[in-house]
Formats: sequence, structure tokens, C-alpha cells
Amino acid sequence: MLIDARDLTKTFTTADGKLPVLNGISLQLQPGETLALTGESGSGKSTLLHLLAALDTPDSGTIRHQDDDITSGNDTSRAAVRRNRIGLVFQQFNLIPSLDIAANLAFQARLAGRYDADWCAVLSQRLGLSELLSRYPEQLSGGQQQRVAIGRALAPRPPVLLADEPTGNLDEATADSVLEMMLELVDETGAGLLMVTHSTRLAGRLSRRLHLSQGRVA
Ligand SMILES: Nc1ncnc2c1ncn2[C@@H]1O[C@H](COP(=O)(O)OP(=O)(O)OP(=O)(O)O)[C@@H](O)[C@H]1O
Repeated sequence: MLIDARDLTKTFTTADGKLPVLNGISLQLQPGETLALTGESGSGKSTLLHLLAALDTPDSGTIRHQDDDITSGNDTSRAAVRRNRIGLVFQQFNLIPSLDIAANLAFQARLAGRYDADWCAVLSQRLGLSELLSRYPEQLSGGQQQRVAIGRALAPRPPVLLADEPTGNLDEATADSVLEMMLELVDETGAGLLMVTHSTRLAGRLSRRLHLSQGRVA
């Protein structure tokens, strides 16, 4: 199993008091599986994704990535989990403005010590970026930038890709084509995908769907 999360809870403290967001969430992600995480705005989708990505910690519950408990470690071990096991794609493309597209694409793999020039060339070709490698992020359209972000996330060949509304900033046709490219590459690498989306149409393209409601899996 790639991810085995059990009984996760998370409560935020706000100016208005305590806000319970996750009230005992369990989920599993198997290799090769593509899981859509849906739910109303504010239902806790991003919060859950942040926990699974080791960007934040639950108040209680456990998260195992390939049998290793990532909830018991410190900041350093969580950073290692992110570097070595997880590819992350956000709605904001988060490319590095001062680096050209080739360097953006290679960035995560270099950080993880797993840069493979041949694989990066395959990724840029498959994502339609080959002609854009010497440009800078500001010179690309939104769809092109998100394709770079997907390539960057997949360049280290992570076992898990976590994506938070990856096509949320794109028009419908662009969103569809970017999602198809991402699904094909995920399928080829054998990674597992968990994708947060508002769209039932896009969720339908994935193999399984999990709906969050009132802090629980509905
Ligand atoms: N760091 C934080 N401090 C306080 N409250 C937070 C924090 N992060 C999230 N929240 C609150 O937790 C709830 C869930 O937020 P979250 O972003 O996980 O929802 P979501 O389902 O991803 O929503 P959306 O679909 O609108 O992006 C919201 O009410 C939000 O305001």
C-alpha cells in the first residue's frame, strides 16, 4: 500500500474558537490507483492533502507511506518524505521565476538526487514542452506552466503524486488535456494519484472517488 491513513483528526484554532475540520478520516491509496477527493468548499480537502503530503501534522491518527509512519517524525524526516516519496502539484503552478523551464523541470529531481536527463527529455516531450525549455515561466500560458509543474513533480519518479485542484486555474478544454497528460504519465510510472477537485466531471476520469462531508468520508 502506498498510503494508509487512519483516524485522522485536525482542528484549527481561529479567532472565533476551535474549528474541527477532520473528524476521523481513514483512506488508503494503492499503487497505480487514481483517487479523486471531492467535497464542498471548506470540507477539509486541502487540509487532508497537506497532512498526506507531510506539510502539516494531524492532531491524532496515523499516516503511513509505504509502511513508514510519517506522523511520528520531526520536520527533517517529514522533509525527507516529501523529497523522496511525494510529487506535489498545486492550483498555483509555483514555478521558480528566475529559472528557465528546463531547470524548473529538473529542480525536484535534482533536489532528491534522482535527476535523469533521459527521463526529463521524455517528460518534456510528452508534456509538449520541448520547444519551450529555454523560456521562463512568465513567458508561458497557464496550461503550459501547469504541464511544467506536473513534469517537475514526476521527474524524481515519486511513488505518489498529490495534486490540489491542479486544473483549477485552467479553462475547461485546457484542464481536460492537462489532466489526460497527467493520468497517462501517472499510469506509465505506476505511481498512485490523489487529486483534490471540485469537478465531478474530472473526478469521473479517476478510478475511485472519496467525498468529504462534515469532516468525514461520506
Ligand atoms: N491554517 C488554518 N487556520 C485556521 N483555519 C484553517 C486553516 N486552514 C484551513 N482552515 C479552515 O479549515 C476549513 C477547511 O479548509 P480546507 O482548505 O481544507 O477546505 P477545502 O475543502 O480544501 O476548501 P476549498 O474547496 O474551498 O479549497 C475551512 O473552514 C478553512 O477556513
